[in-house]
Amino acid sequence: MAAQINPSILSADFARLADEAEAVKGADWLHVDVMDNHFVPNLTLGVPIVESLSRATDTPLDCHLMIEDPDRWAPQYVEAGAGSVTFHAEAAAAPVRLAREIRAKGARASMALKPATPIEPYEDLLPELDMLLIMTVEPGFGGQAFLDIMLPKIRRTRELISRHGLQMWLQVDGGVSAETIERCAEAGADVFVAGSAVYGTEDPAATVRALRAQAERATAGAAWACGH
Ligand SMILES: O=C(CO)[C@H](O)[C@H](O)COP(=O)(O)O
Repeated sequence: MAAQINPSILSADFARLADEAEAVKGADWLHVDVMDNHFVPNLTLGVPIVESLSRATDTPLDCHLMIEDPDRWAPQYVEAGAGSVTFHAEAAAAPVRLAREIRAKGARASMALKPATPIEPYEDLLPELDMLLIMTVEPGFGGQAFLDIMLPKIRRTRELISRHGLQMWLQVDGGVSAETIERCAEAGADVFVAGSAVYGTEDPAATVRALRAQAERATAGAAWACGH
């Protein structure tokens, strides 16, 4: 499978979301950061805006819920049109039940880990998921510096995915840019969220293409990527 680039609308102009979606045409998914000012110290948007955005763009929505009580809210994001819904391991009361509910409603189910949360306790849950998101910054804000110390966790997660023979995607989010994407790709990530590195450029769609090419060059020949 080719590398996927998901621009984060956290770095977009919220008053012009439909135009900002159009500005990254060709991106694999649009990454929508939902923050509730409880799970993270920031507040962004909710179900009604996701519903409107899903009608305004053909690019599928990858909703990252940085909220408390995702067990209650995540299914509503599927109904609002999200094609992929990510809940946090630290916030979900019943992650297996929640992942099954997201899938049953027709979306891809994904779980995120904050930087201090290890992957190992969740190994047995991996078959329930379509994607695992490893945060490479503390969640809450765009434009932060990439945490290099997350690279071993990305590597260990890729090894677990391979060992279990799973087809699931491995996403990284936070500080992903032309300077850091190759390290993430070499470690085993195949889905890359980029906010400021995409929307902070003159031609966001061209930046998406350049980042994708860079990630694909970095993983060409990697054993896990072959036949992926
Ligand atoms: O989840 C997030 C923050 O919690 C954002 O998606 C992420 O930070 C993207 O922004 P940038 O690429 O500028 O770091």
